[in-house]
Amino acid sequence: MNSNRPLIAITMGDPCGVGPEIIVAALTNPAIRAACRPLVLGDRRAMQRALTVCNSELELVTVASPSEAADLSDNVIPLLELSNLADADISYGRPSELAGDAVYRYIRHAAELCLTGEVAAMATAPICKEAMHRAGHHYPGHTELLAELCRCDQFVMMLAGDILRVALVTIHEAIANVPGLISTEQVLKTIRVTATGVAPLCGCRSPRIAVLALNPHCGEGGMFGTEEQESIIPAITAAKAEGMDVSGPFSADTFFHFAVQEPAPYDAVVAMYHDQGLIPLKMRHFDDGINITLGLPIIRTSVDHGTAYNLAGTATASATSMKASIRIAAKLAAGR
Ligand SMILES: NC(=O)C1=CN([C@@H]2O[C@H](COP(=O)(O)OP(=O)(O)OC[C@H]3O[C@@H](n4cnc5c(N)ncnc54)[C@H](O)[C@@H]3O)[C@@H](O)[C@H]2O)C=CC1
Ligand SMILES: NCC(=O)COP(=O)(O)O
Repeated sequence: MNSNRPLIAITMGDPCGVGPEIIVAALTNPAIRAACRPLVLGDRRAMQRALTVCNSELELVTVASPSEAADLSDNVIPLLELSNLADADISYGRPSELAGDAVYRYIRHAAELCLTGEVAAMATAPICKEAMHRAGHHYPGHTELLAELCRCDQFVMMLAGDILRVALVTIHEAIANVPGLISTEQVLKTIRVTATGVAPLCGCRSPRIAVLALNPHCGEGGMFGTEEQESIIPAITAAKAEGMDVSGPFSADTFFHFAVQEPAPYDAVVAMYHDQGLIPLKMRHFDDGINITLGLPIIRTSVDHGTAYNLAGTATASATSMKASIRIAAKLAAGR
């Protein structure tokens, strides 16, 4: 049975946040163990503390390579130790530069294992982007770092639950910069990558994609902005000409009321900026949603939330998103 379950690299995330404890909670779940063989990339001190915080009976076993994780029992957490952080670097709620550097190494190593095929997929626990930045790794998040490591420029961030799936044209951008980044090329790229990437998630060959407007009332004929006429409609027209099932642009204010009806009218929604898409997504799917990077040559899923410093060390953070991201990484890996 063991050999049939995909080996999934799970990056520990920021040791000062809830990452280690939601990993412990997820790996305590029999359904997660039945779906995959886990390999945690992280730090022994932080993971051991998480076991204590969670009052867990699981045992932490250090492995030297992914293959050593393959035959371990489901009562252990296999750990590839990539840092040796001191107590001062893992204080709950206080981001540290050394932790920021360690987190970068967990992600990079997991991506390398995916690229060489030593693991089938990676699922990531939340990081503190500020700490990674302070350590000299200047990436807005996992997404851009992984795209660079995979030498991929056709990537898209999508957050997904079973009803709503939202892909973003712009990701971590100051709101003032967003209009200038909405081009026909960017919108069309997002539609294309979303259509291809969402198919294995929704189980359909020709996903139904809805595209949102940027401006109120789709720009009201140009009165409230021209991005719809100049960029978004031309991108939709081009995507249709390529044979994709695309509709829009839709005014974002009313769209989600209809999009969350069941059965779901769309398989994915293309939103123009972070909060336009992620507020409704998290209203509906905060607990069970995941983040998935589409377009990469590797499988990468993640939790849909951040480090939750206010909950770190309390064992009260929900592990549902962590479980969902591991489960879906395993499902996608099995599908490949
Ligand atoms: N995938 C990742 O690595 C992500 C990292 N972040 C990072 O996390 C840090 C904090 O970001 P925030 O905007 O404060 O978002 P956050 O998601 O950490 O916290 C927002 C609110 O949600 C709650 N929350 C978060 N996760 C929860 C869980 N599992 N169970 C119950 N409640 C939970 C928190 O307690 C807080 O009240 C930032 O540095 C941000 O960049 C944010 C989102 C994703
Ligand atoms: N808001 C989503 C988020 O911050 C996740 O970013 P990433 O680290 O997955 O790139």
